[in-house]
Amino acid sequence: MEIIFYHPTFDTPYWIAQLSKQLPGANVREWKKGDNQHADYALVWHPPVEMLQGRDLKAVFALGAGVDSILSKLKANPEMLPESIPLFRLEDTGMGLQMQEYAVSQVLHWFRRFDDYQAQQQKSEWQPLADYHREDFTIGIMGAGVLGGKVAESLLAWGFPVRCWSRSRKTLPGVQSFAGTEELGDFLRETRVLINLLPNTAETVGIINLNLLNQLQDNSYLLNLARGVHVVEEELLQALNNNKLKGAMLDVFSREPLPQESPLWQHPRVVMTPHIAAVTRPQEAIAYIARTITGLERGDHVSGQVDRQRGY
Ligand SMILES: NC(=O)C1=CN([C@@H]2O[C@H](COP(=O)(O)OP(=O)(O)OC[C@H]3O[C@@H](n4cnc5c(N)ncnc54)[C@H](OP(=O)(O)O)[C@@H]3O)[C@@H](O)[C@H]2O)C=CC1
Ligand SMILES: O=C(O)C(=O)CO
Repeated sequence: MEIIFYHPTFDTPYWIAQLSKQLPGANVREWKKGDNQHADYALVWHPPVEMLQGRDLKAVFALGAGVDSILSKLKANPEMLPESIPLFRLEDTGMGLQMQEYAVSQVLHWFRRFDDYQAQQQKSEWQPLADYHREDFTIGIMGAGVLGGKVAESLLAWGFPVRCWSRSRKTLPGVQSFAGTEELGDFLRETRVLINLLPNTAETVGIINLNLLNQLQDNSYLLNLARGVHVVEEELLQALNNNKLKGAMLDVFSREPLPQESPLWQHPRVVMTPHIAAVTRPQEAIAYIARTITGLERGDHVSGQVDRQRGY
């Protein structure tokens, strides 16, 4: 079995060594420009079109959870990957725990009013504030898939009321499920902390706009862990400045790195990280890919295949 690997920043020799170990009999090689030799599987992140185009592959694996970048490249170059070749993505592989850490730490930060105490400290002000109550701190998670489900579980464990919104109805124990555009308004109405874990698709671009933010509870918070294009950044600033939103924590931006001139950098109630909410953990990802390839070779049903029509 021949496997080609391409990632612009990963430690390629490590990946090749580990994949070879877990898939004995496979010949794993780094794809380099000009390599047109046969391959059965391709493991990729931001692949050059020529890496995939015209190949008789059994499957392609995206080396991350989101497949928006590869799908948008495919839109411009449909011949890069015919529909008959399945595209897989990473399901959790250690990202769920990272998302849980991120979400729990920030929700607790807001819930215990550490943002207010930080602002007071700037003014050398010693002033205990009234407690917030969990019943006024409903967490609403947009996107109840692999990562949204994990985040829901972790916040439930801290006693917060948790609800989720997705295309299809969910049955996550203890989580109130809302489904489809017709239930979005009801989902938002009680939400105090909105956490975004949607995929980037034609339907979700720009979904977090002023109209949506205005439907949240007053003094709400936004945690964007998914993609920058979900948020209309000027409208987010409006919602912060008119105090509909009390704070926002953003891991992702419509342009990355965030341009120096963006007002988000300096906003006193915005905190940010540089797209690190959950990164691909090589050990878990390699084990997952090896397991999936072994399953495919045996003809088993395996999970993780992207529905290209849905866009995730
Ligand atoms: N910041 C970071 O570091 C990282 C960000 N991400 C982002 O997180 C995203 C989510 O990952 P993951 O949980 O694995 O993805 P999944 O595909 O498992 O989950 C996606 C969820 O979104 C829901 N959804 C999709 N479209 C709509 C829509 N139009 N309306 C309502 N709900 C919708 C799906 O609904 P249904 O279940 O009904 O299909 C599903 O519940 C990734 O696409 C990626 O962009 C991922 C990793 C790291
Ligand atoms: O896996 C993804 O989709 C990511 O955004 C990794 O940071």
